Amino acid sequence: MTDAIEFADVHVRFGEREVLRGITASLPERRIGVVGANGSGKSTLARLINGLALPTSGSVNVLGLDTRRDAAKIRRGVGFVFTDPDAQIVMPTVAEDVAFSLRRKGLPREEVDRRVGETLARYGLAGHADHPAHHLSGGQKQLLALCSVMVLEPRIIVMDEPTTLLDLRHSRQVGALLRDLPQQVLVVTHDLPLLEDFDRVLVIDDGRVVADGTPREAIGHYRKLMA
Ligand SMILES: Nc1ncnc2c1ncn2[C@@H]1O[C@H](COP(=O)(O)OP(=O)(O)OP(=O)(O)O)[C@@H](O)[C@H]1O
Repeated sequence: MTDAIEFADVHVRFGEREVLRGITASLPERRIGVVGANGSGKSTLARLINGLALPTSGSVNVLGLDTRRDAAKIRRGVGFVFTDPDAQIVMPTVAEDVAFSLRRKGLPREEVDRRVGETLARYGLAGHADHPAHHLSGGQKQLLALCSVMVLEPRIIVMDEPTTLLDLRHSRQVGALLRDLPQQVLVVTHDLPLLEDFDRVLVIDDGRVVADGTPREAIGHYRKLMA
């Protein structure tokens, strides 16, 4: 089994509109960033990785499996952090929300409590464990969404704009956490400093990869594109 994410001539159409137009890329690096203009197809690209979106033609392989055939299996290995944290909150309190998916796995209560406690502490939410999740600030909800995915220790983590609601301190904190994570992470973002020390950055424009390289090269290209 390989941890590489493989796109092979992927096209995605929504009705008449072709949103991705022939994406081919093999992505074995540990930290991969995706940047591009609004509406260029970045979220669609991210959603392809765990089968939330399927290619109209071409194929996407993740963890050695085809997303068209094995989306359920792939989703167990790929954590997805959505842009809108409210969409991810499923339980009344912060700790219960983070515990939810661990409980569903049938883990013993002590292990659930330990892993939830550690994760909340790592993301600065330990003091909010018993607070109503919907009463958190926008940024705290974003951190909660991260906790709920991270606690499952997925093999691959896909994040769609994980720092949009975060203040400078918290977005730096997320950057530092990404640096230390052992898993492969793909992040779609408009937060260019977050990608500074990533291994590889792709620039998407109008459904195509128009630059692909080091953060310096790719972000330089993106800045010119946006000038
Ligand atoms: N399920 C869908 N049905 C129809 N159109 C869609 C669907 N999902 C995305 N689109 C369209 O595809 C295009 C690309 O959307 P996508 O969300 O992938 O862009 P993006 O690069 O992530 O944009 P942003 O930076 O604004 O989040 C947009 O025009 C969007 O309206």
